[in-house]
Amino acid sequence: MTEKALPYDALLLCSFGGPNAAEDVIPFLRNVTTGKGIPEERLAEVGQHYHRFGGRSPINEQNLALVTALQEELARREISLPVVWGNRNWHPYTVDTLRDASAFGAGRILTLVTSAYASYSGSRQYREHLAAAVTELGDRAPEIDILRPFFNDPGFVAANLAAIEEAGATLEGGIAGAHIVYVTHSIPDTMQDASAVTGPGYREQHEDVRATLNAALAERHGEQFASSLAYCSRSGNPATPWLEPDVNDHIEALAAAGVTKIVISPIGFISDHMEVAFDLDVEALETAAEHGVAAVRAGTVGTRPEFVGGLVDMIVERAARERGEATAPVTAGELGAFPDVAPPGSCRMRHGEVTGHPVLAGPHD
Ligand SMILES: CC1=C(CCC(=O)O)c2cc3nc(cc4[nH]c(cc5[nH]c(cc1n2)c(C)c5CCC(=O)O)c(CCC(=O)O)c4C)C(CCC(=O)O)=C3C
Ligand SMILES: [Fe+2]
Repeated sequence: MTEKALPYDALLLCSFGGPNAAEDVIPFLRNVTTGKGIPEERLAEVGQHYHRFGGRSPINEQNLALVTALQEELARREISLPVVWGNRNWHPYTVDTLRDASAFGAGRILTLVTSAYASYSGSRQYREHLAAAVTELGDRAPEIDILRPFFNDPGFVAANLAAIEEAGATLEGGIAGAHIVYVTHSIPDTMQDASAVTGPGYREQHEDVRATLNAALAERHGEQFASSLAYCSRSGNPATPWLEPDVNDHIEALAAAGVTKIVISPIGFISDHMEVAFDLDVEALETAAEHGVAAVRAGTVGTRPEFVGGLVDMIVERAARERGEATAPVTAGELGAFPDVAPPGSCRMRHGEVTGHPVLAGPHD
């Protein structure tokens, strides 16, 4: 075993969490939405999405599969670093996982949040959550660092490319002539604006990935692919502006413009959780079928070896930097590596208000 992960004693995979059974659905949704002004009707509707799958989100087993894949890749490279898992909104909660890790002697932990892109929801909210866990644990709290956003990690991009090609190959005539619809989670315009204050914003991060993937597809298939970025899963007050176009409206518009085949690439999500399993596989594919568009949904990066290998590269690189060694982060696209520590003032707004909660890895800004 090598010391390549020092100074870290463990890796925490920190995710959203999801219900495991029908009776978990309402308490889970309460955890997610407390204080967020989401209308009752929207909650009832989202509850139905979960009940359609027996009240069980696939997200927990997908995170466990990622934990296993990371453990296997670390072991293959003979890197000694235990991997543990904790969530923001459902068991196992981060605070409980950190308490255990601390009891087993972990003094310094590197955290991988399961969101590839930086915004309030994907970055600052996790940092607030980790700060609250540290406060709760008091002097038993380990020291916690967070891995930078990985949207432009070459492994993440390569895994998405492979998934698009696999899906495209199943269309009649293959991927040739397909329009690639890249999809991510919609966020309020105010959250988008706040994500762009200290660096490239949420939308711009996705546009960078789209450009990289489209260039790679053109090079590999000798053809320029038409493409676009669309959004799913909007919630909140319908009067509040969120990023558009909605993927369903967009597919309808593409059909009206004469597009007959599409590949839907969910670059905003790392596994086939509820947003993918319902909002894309049920709703968006239904919309495409209604409008006579041949559509296929590309896989998420999941536990693809390119993705998992890229994450382990990032972990090793961060550990080396913390040991004071010189490193040269490798990224795809034009935006470069995001800083290890989120800049003060980044991603402050949720829905037009500054939350003012303490955050980890930065001043209370
Ligand atoms: C950017 C983003 C990601 C991607 C980054 C990341 O992966 O973190 C993401 C992921 C996820 N979102 C998830 C679930 C939910 N998100 C909700 C609500 C919201 N999401 C938002 C944004 C995001 N969400 C926002 C701005 C809201 C409005 C309320 C608020 O300001 O926070 C609601 C409430 C009901 C509703 O309104 O839909 C639910 C149930 C699950 C679990 C799925 C499963 O169980 O399989 C996952 C992975
Ligand atoms: Fe969400």
